[in-house]
Amino acid sequence: MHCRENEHLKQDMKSCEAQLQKLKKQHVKCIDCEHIQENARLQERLAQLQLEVEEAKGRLSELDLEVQQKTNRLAEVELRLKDSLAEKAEEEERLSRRLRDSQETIASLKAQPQQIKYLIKTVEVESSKTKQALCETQSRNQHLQEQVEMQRQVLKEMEQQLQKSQKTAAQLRAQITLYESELEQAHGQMLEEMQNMEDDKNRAIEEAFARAQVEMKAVHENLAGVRTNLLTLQPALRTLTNDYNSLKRQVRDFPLLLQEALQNARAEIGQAIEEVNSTNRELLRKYRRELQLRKKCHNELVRLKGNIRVFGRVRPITTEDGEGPEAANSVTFDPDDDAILHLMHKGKQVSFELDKVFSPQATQQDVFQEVQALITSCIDGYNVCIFAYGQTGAGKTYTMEGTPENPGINQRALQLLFSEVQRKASDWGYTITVSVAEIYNEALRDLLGKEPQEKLDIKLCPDGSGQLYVPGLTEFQVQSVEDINKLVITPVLG
Ligand SMILES: Nc1ncnc2c1ncn2[C@@H]1O[C@H](COP(=O)(O)OP(=O)(O)OP(=O)(O)O)[C@@H](O)[C@H]1O
Repeated sequence: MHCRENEHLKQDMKSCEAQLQKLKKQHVKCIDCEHIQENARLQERLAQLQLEVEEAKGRLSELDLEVQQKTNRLAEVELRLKDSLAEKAEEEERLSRRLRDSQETIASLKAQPQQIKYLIKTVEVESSKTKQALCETQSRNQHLQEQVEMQRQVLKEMEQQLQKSQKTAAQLRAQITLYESELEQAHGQMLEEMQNMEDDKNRAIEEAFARAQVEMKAVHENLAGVRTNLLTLQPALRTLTNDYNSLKRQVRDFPLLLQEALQNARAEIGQAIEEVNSTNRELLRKYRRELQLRKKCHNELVRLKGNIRVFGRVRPITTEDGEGPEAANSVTFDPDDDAILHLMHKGKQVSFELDKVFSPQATQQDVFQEVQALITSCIDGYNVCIFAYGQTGAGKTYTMEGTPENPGINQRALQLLFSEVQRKASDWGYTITVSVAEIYNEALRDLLGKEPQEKLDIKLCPDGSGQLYVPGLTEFQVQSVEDINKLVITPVLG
């Protein structure tokens, strides 16, 4: 019966699966995956239950086979038992018959005295034999009864096993019924799910249809808008087409226009280059004229100020000069002319005329200002010489070198020289070298040379320029004031 129900359920399930496939195909766009997952889960459960049912069926058929075998064996044993019992009954019957016969014989013989005694004896002898046979028969009977008892025991065990098997079979049947009810429930759930899915599908289709209608409406509206736009765009399109045609013409004519523009540009560039060249020529001409003018100005300056200029500087009185009237300054200045210096000598006033006289109040900068034009002349290519002379303690070193806080002519001249060279560096290249020589007691010595004690000569330049030069005088190329100070101050003054 269960097999038939299972078959029926299988057919139902197959039809459900077919219907499910169909629904899946129809419901491909269905977004709700929960039902599909539930369905898959139920199908999985169904397959599992079917597997369990198949297993239970297998086990049941095995048990049925076992019961059948045991029943057969039981029937065999019962048959054998019956045979034994029949045999035993027959034997008993036979022995009791003989016993009865013997007793009857004994009774009849007891009635016949003499002869009978012998007979009795015989009978007694026979009776003992019979008794022995009876005993044997009884012992055999006992043995058969034991066998029967054993067979009954076996039968009882087999019956117990049969009961156990029947119990297991009943349990399995109950399990099968349970599985079948679960199967039925799963089938019901599946049907319900399918119904839900069908409902969802219909609902989704309706919604999609409604949405499609709305979208269709919107598309229609857009289409109407696009049509209107198209109508308004047509004139613009015509204008664009015209523009495009004119552009096409322009593009076609572009190489010619480009060539023409290039020719014009080349001509303009050539003209500009020509103009720049002529401007350069003009500038060069002006520069040369400027140089000549500068040279003329310098010559004029030299002529006006004199090729050799002499300045006097009167230093202030220091504590080293002592105190009192002896320490007073013996020079006086002319209030109207800064080139006159008066000196009292043996009670008489002697006056000197110099290019300029600096009072004790004159600063280092005041003195340098008077000579700084010579640095520009030096850069322009003139030979320049600034030197100080005077008696010991007159202030030569102070004026020329000064102090680190208040530098003199040398340091200020070098600062100006390098700053001017730096300023002109983009247009001119200058090389500055340093040599230091000492003339003492008619002897010339190279103070930067390796042998400062070696005496050198002064010679005329062989180029006929009339310039003097010292062969072998050491020269150092320098880039800054610091370079010079490192070279000169340390070895010469230090
Ligand atoms: N214009 C000045 N203002 C202030 N102090 C000065 C001035 N001139 C010179 N002196 C000071 O006078 C002193 C002598 O000056 P300095 O050493 O320059 O003389 P000098 O002529 O070089 O002497 P020498 O020939 O012996 O070397 C120094 O102490 C110096 O500082």
